[in-house]
Amino acid sequence: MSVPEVLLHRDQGVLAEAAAARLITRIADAQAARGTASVVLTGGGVGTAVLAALGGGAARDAVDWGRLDVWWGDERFLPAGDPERNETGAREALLDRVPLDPARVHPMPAADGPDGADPEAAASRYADELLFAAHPGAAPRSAFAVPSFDVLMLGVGPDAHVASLFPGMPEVAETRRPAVAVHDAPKPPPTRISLTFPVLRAAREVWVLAAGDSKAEAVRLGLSGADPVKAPVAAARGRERTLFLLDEAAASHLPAGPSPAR
Ligand SMILES: O=C1O[C@H](COP(=O)(O)O)[C@@H](O)[C@H](O)[C@H]1O
Repeated sequence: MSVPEVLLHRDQGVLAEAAAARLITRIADAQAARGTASVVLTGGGVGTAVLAALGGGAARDAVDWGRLDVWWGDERFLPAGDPERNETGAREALLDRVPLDPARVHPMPAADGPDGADPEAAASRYADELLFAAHPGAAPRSAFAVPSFDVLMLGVGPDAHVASLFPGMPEVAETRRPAVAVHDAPKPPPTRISLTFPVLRAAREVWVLAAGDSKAEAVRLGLSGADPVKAPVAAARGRERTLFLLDEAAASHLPAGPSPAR
């Protein structure tokens, strides 16, 4: 597992632009190397700002959007189109503005989707979709297998949650299922679906995105060997690379280091 690297930016605006530029490069590199690329999106303020920066910039034309798979790390279990769904924000910021192949866009099921208001069934459906993408044609649930995502982005909450894996909740320690239903989440809405750590950590690159004072302590915990049950962000690591993309405020509890990239 990779050792995290910290990349500092002046404020959330610069951070979003820099992460968007980096994402374009990673997608283009992966497409050049393997023909396709895959990214996992996060909800939240910075994650959506990165997508908006990407969608609003001319560099977006450097990507072959038809050869990109888009997944989500977590979702609020609400009806399709609900403004609180992470999917809704991502579509508005970017996905509706670029020529993606709809078959390669993999939103987590909505609460009015094929499984109705059953988040366990919805999480299981998403697990099957991951398995199929990893091994097309395999029998569902024949093995724990997930795609090797190129970039997986994670926002972080002030409580140090990532995706919908919250401190002290059992989903943090889940190792058998790639996607789970989450009930009674401390941040609304209470019912969610989340990828679990074995999947998050299977990504080639994991990028933790954080801006603002309220995230500073969570970021410190994420980089200081904290217990992941108490601070899930501490387990956010990629196989090849882990980046903590921060603004100065989010980095304010870290030991002093080099000047930020501006
Ligand atoms: O609820 C969620 O929160 C986190 C962090 O969001 P932020 O607005 O505080 O940056 C996000 O990463 C996650 O995807 C989302 O469901």
